[in-house]
Amino acid sequence: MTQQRGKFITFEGIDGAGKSTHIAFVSAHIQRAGIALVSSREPGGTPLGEKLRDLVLHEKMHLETEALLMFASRREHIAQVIAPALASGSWALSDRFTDASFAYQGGGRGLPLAKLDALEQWVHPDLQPDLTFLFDVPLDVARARLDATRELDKFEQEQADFFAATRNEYLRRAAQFPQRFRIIDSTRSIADIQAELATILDALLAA
Ligand SMILES: Nc1ncnc2c1ncn2[C@@H]1O[C@H](COP(=O)(O)OP(=O)(O)O)[C@@H](O)[C@H]1O
Ligand SMILES: Cc1cn([C@H]2C[C@H](O)[C@@H](COP(=O)(O)OP(=O)(O)O)O2)c(=O)[nH]c1=O
Repeated sequence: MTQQRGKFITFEGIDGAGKSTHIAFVSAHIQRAGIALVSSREPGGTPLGEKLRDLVLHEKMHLETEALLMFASRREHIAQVIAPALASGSWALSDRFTDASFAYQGGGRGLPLAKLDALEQWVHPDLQPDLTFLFDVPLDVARARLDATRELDKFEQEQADFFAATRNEYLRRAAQFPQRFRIIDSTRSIADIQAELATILDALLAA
């Protein structure tokens, strides 16, 4: 019998939308169903990717360099982690993927989307997430949550208009690919959000 391919789930949203809060819940929910999974992040997810992450989150660089490093990290992540996991029947969870490059480098920074389309076609022509959770909140809510928690990286220090454009590009991608995106209204309580996540995951587990 051939091994059934695992499912690929990605987590997206502007900084402070609550993405990190819910990844552990999703991971535990899937594992309770007896399914093996790997969980990793972008930029990062491999030893080389983590080095690229450190550079890209803290150094000033040309916008196209930034986009290329995001996709370089992604290429390695797919090769080392995501593709082998899916091929072995494990599920793969990624804290951000290519939608983040469209949202941040495209929407936020203004890199022409055609360049991102070209990179996406180059780096993963045959791979798309089966499910993408987009944690969505108004900017002021995200900002208030971030300020309460941690030291801000290069992206988190951006101004409101950057995040407005980032959020708009996420919502445009969600409208473009409605079959894989689920927009999660993250202004609600964590418990309410997790009830919705469980319903969505149960449908995928049953599929
Ligand atoms: N639905 C929610 N209601 C209230 N606070 C939340 C909610 N979701 C997340 N938080 C809090 O907001 C902060 C940022 O959340 P986090 O998950 O780290 O965001 P992200 O990973 O999207 O940047 C954390 O302190 C977290 O506990
Ligand atoms: C994957 C990816 C992330 N990013 C940005 C978004 C985030 O601000 C930052 C790191 O993401 P993230 O891991 O969500 O940050 P944190 O752990 O602090 O919550 O990288 C891009 O700009 N483009 C990309 O392609």
